[in-house]
Amino acid sequence: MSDLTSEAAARDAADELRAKRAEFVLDDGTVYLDGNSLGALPRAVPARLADVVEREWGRLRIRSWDESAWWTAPERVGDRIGRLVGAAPGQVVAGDSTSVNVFKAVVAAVRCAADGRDEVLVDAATFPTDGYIAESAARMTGCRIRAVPAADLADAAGPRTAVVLVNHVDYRTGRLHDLPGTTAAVRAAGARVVWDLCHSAGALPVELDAHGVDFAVGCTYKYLNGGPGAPAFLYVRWDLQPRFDSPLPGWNSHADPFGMTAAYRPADGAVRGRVGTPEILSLLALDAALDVWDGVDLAAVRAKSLDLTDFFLRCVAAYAPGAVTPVTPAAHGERGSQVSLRTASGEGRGLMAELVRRGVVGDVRPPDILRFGFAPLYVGFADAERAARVLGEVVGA
Ligand SMILES: Cc1ncc(COP(=O)(O)O)c(C=O)c1O
Ligand SMILES: Nc1c(O)cccc1C(=O)C[C@H](N)C(=O)O
Repeated sequence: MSDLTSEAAARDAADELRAKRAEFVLDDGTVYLDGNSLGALPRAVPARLADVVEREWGRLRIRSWDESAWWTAPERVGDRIGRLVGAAPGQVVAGDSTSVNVFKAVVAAVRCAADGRDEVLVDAATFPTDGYIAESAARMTGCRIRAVPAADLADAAGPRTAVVLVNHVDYRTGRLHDLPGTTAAVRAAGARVVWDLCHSAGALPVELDAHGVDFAVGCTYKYLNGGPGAPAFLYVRWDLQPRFDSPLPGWNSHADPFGMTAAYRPADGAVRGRVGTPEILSLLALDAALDVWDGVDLAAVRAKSLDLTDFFLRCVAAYAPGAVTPVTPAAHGERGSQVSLRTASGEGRGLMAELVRRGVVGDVRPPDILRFGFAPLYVGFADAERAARVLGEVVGA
């Protein structure tokens, strides 16, 4: 056994989250490092989903909106997500996609900005959908849009800025941006901030309330394991809710949806972020998936994530020297829960295809970034060691 193999075994044996892995459906022949794109399936989901389909839908039918509490599921599931992102109950609603929630949040933020604020700032390296939606939202609200590197957004926010849209963790590099500092600076400049938590929710403690974040959005199919196309979420800080003027005021956000009145009157609270009928099957699959988080301390998740990614980086340096360069920061304060490696050859797809063929599943962001996501609830140190060893074999180091 190599030193790294025995170190991995010792670390796995000492891992306090070790038992969580058994709560997921995983094929032990495969190292799954793509949970930053699609989280693994929690074991409890299929039976719960079968019950929702067969009993709640099949037998109770329309009665389930009340008797199975379908109608209030977006807020109930939202509160469960809230615990994982540091939001007190009543501020998070689950539903729609991240793209749609970006739209709601950015337009609503512009609508509650003071007169004369007509600038939308967007993280220059943003995941594309946020940039596309922000550009459209800016056009619709008469704002101009400016792309600024995430690290410079705090300084860039000024008297004309209405809203800043920024990713908490960069999807390509795995860089963690400064949420407390950027939020404080944007708010001090009199603007609002919208954080995209797609790559941080369930990966590290976020603490939205503690840092005074205005709005946040995120998906639930990555580290929250909600399943493909699982509903996203929207956080609107409690004191902004009375001013949250949704650009998509569907009937589910009405104060009296079954009054069916012609005039729109927004509901109070997080419900105001809803639009149309909730996607009950995927919402309740997500609800069941969130059970794996019961009793889990996000600080322990973060500690393991950093240990895992540190260890993986050491293994990569040992097994594949010179073949790849980490683009994920070494500093813990600047790292999410993924490791991105730039290939020396400039080629990514072929390399990743070979890794996948050999049982190591990551993904590629073209042309030359190999991404490896470390979901601390089910990835272990032996996985990290094996992934790096196979990478070394593939690059012929
Ligand atoms: C940072 C970020 N924002 C948004 C999205 C996608 O949004 P949607 O759920 O609308 O597809 C992703 C991933 O797909 C993402 O990584
Ligand atoms: N949402 C995805 C999908 O529907 C298909 C494939 C991948 C995704 C992703 O989530 C990609 C991911 N946001 C990324 O960081 O690149």
